[in-house]
Amino acid sequence: MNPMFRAALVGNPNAGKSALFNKLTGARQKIANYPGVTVERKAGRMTLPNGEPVELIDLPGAYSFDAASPDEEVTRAVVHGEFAGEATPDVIILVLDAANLEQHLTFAQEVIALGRPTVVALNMIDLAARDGLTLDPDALSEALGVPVVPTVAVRSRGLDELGEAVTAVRSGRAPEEGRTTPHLFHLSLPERRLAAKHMARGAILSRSKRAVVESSLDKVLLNPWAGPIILFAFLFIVFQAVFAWATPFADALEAGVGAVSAAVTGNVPEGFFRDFLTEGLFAGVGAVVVFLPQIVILFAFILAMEMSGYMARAAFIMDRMMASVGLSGRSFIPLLSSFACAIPGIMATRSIADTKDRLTTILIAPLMTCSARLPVYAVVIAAVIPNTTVGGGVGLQGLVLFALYIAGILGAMAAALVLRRTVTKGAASGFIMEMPRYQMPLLKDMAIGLWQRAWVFLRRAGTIIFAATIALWLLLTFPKADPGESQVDASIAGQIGNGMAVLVEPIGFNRDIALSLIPAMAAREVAVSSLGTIYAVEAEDEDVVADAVTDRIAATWTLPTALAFLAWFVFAPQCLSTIAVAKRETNGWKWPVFMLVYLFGAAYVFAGLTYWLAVWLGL
Ligand SMILES: Nc1nc2c(ncn2[C@@H]2O[C@H](COP(=O)(O)OP(=O)(O)OP(=O)(O)O)[C@@H](O)[C@H]2O)c(=O)[nH]1
Ligand SMILES: [Mg+2]
Repeated sequence: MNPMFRAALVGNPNAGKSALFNKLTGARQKIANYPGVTVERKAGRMTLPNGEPVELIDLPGAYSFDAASPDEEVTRAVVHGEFAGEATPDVIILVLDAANLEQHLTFAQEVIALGRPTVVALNMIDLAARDGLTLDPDALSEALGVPVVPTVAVRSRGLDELGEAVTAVRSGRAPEEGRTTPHLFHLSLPERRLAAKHMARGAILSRSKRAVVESSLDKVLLNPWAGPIILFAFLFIVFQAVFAWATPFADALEAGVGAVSAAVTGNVPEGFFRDFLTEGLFAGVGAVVVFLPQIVILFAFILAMEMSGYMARAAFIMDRMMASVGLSGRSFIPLLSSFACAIPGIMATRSIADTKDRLTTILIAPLMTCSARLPVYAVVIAAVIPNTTVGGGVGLQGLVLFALYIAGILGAMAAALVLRRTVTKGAASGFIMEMPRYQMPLLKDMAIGLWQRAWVFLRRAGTIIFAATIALWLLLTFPKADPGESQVDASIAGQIGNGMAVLVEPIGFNRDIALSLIPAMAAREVAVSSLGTIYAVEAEDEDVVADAVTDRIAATWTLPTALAFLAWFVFAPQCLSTIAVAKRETNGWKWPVFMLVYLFGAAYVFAGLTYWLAVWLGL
């Protein structure tokens, strides 16, 4: 048997390469309706219709082989066989967006000019049809000199035909084999653009009246006045929903955790193991897990934005505001992704060509409110902000949450402004990004996406959050307190906490907060699980339930302290994985260390300011 041969998916951004990759290999690569989603090379295995296995490689989208950004460079290197430890792919699957042919044909010519076995997947023909285009794949095949297979990646249409075409070019049975397309070689970019125009015209059989919905939608959503208002209103609704819709589910989960904890208390004999379960597992990790509904709702909105095509519009709307702080709309998508998590956000900066733009974006990405902060914010808000409505039906808790997100954004803007004038000095680069077409999010994709995010959250709870919480619990459990003495004060952790407290007293933090901040370096949610565990260890009675954290915060923290704690988490870079990714993406320790220092500095200053302002206001 031959060694497994390799095929690579190449094409412009947002052509549907990853969607094809997922369908062909069964993988679950991220796909979303904006350019620049894939930033790394990913390999998977597909089986051709004749049963032969193929290693399929998904690549970042590119506009040309003159790589401008780090993600395009990956594509260039893989295709040219310069990627470390990899030979050139045997077959290139060139993915084109049928509804954007002219644009995609420019890079297509560059790919075909490599003269390698190539098959074109004429993807998104469903969208072309929606736009009123009827295409002629044969004419396109004739013009390009390679086989052209119409596909609809998201509906698995044309995949077998694509596989057969791959087999054919591979084994040299394709009619095009041996035929060169000399007219495609040695063209300059303007010549390629012109040729693309002609080819696109030749491939379009008929063009009925183009759907007008899209352009009229854009007239409203991209309007300089209405656009930002709609975006802002949309985000406002998101954060109201995170609180309002999640409540019944969160309450049910909380009750569930409480019931299980109570059952354990009743059935497991008193001792070390029972304490581990009730204080560490249920009161600690359980306190984080109950925020699953909030996380799922937040992600539902983010996914809908990504799938519908509104994400790229939001970037466009924000471009002007970003420019005023020295960034471009290009940074917006990495920053918006950071609302989920700064790690993919920082990775997404690979699509930014300008190195200083990119570095600035990496440095401010942790200021976007990632989903790990949600449990921290939610627990404190639930404890100290009354669950009432203001101004005729606006939930106060949701409003405070929204304000915290805005604080993060403003913090990031301010940081960008300062950085762009100091350490990452330079002019803002221009912003060009094509608008993807609007698409109705597919329910099934939505469900899969949500399940993946929920699973990531639960896995975190079961691994890093669990480990950090249990480590703290052990330090809180030993040495045992004498009768009448507080267990927390007597423990190793308590002694460390009391030492730390001196540092954070000026900004209004108590010992319990000081204690929770150390394990929370592993992940922000650990602040919540740690507080849960600290209060459970401290509690006299045995039946500790998950909502004890909220009650204890409400009972023992002053409002200024709670507000200072929230302010701290707007800035604090408490996530080792983010630091590690920043190190990888900037190739060294310099910038991650800088990031740690400036963010901790800002956290301390702003928590302090918040505390003293609140005290002064008499809150
Ligand atoms: N209607 C329709 N949508 C598609 C088709 N193929 C992909 N999509 C959608 O188009 C968007 C882009 O798909 P991706 O697979 O992420 O595109 P990509 O080429 O990998 O993009 P980059 O990673 O940014 O280079 C997603 O929202 C997909 O759901 C198709 O054939 N028809
Ligand atoms: Mg992709």
